[in-house]
Amino acid sequence: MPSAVIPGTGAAGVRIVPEVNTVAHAAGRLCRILEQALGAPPPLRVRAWDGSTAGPPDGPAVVLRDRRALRRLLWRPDRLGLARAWVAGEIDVEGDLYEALGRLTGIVLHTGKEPPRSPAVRVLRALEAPARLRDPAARRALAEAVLLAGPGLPPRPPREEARARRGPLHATHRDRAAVSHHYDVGNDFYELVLGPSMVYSCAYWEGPGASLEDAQRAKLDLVCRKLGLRPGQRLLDVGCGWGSLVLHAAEHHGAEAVGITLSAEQASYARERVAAAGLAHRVEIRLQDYRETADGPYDAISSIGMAEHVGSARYREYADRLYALLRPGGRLLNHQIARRPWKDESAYRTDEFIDAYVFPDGELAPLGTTVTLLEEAGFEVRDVESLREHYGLTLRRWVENLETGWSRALGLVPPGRARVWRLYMAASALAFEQNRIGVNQVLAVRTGPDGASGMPPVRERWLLRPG
Ligand SMILES: C[S@@+](CC[C@H](N)C(=O)[O-])C[C@H]1O[C@@H](n2cnc3c(N)ncnc32)[C@H](O)[C@@H]1O
Repeated sequence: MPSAVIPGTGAAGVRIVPEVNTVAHAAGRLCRILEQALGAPPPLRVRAWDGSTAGPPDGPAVVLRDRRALRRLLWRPDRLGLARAWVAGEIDVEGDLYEALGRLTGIVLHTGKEPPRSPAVRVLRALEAPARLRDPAARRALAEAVLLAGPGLPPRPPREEARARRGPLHATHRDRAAVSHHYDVGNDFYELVLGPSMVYSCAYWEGPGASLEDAQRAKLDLVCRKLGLRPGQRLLDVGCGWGSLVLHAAEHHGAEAVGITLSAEQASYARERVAAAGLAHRVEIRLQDYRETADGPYDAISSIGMAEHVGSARYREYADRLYALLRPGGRLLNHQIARRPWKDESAYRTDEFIDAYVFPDGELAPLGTTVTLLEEAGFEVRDVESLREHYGLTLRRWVENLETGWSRALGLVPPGRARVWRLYMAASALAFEQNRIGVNQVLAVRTGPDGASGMPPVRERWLLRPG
């Protein structure tokens, strides 16, 4: 008699012995099995490789292209299992990806130990929940699913998954490897997604007709103005990406700028841009970790979309280092994605998909934690501006660029990588729009020994455009 073990969180998993007569008619049944296991129709259309369908007739559809997807999900009934099937191309979405993700929010966008919110989550959880398995219909359905999935282990994870990480979390060499995983994937691919501005952080949308390039230029300028940059001042841009901010600061505000990055591809691209702009005498790009930067004092420091890589264990060191690098009266602009605080912070877990495929070892902190740590380092926090809606708009443009250039993208990176970027950017757009994450510019000052901040007394004055 065939039998299968569904791996569970419990010590032994749950052994299911299916009835033999369900096996003979298994073809074309996956979606009915899914409905039985859910106890309800799925929240969006599902179509399986065996020709079966379930769920509402309209709207986007989740397509299970391959039996291997089922095997992955049965072995790994969580977001990582889903992510692997997605990256491998075994699961796809037809139609509007945002709408599909919205309907699947419970599965695709939630992590941690919150209670299940959607029927779709229930089926995944059911695989591990003995209570659900006491329902005979669900038991039968799951047993059939196990048979349909076929024997053997799930396929190996797609090669885009970050390999096992060596060394202590946020050790310098480990951070280099993590940064390389995300950023050293080809500058051509980033050009396709980000467009000519080559800025990989939230833009600033000042008007309805603005292009992505306009909005990124506006963001770079906003940062320079908040920092109060004047000709001849020294700016350090921590995590400079492809060099867009240091170039803007030198060109439009007369700054002497140093940009540091851990990505070799970014550094060489940024150096080429600097040389092409004729600014090599005023802009220096270094392949350097923030922990290795020791040539202060700087008049101003920007850190835009970089602190998400720092990690809570190292954040004090990061804040202390930036403080030490600034002159008294100098300003810091820390632009960083924030997650919402959890009532029980110990229950918080990083999203498995993001950790495995997108930003290995990346960590989001609540805004309050960031502000407190900056204050503890000695900074006076002067201003916090949320740009949450701006990030939703920015991400949608990046997704649009990728979708429009899809066939070109497939010539630049393997399909799995393009699929990772499409999913993570669309899911992140929704997360910002639905206020599950935010992004903030925190302006802070290292005050002088007498406590002077050097800041104009009213906000409008320090946002004035130069000239
Ligand atoms: C999301 S990108 C942002 C790039 C740029 N600021 C922008 O807005 O386009 C994050 C940057 O942080 C850099 N980074 C991450 N960890 C770093 C570290 N430990 N030291 C220096 N740079 C780091 C990466 O190399 C990358 O350039």
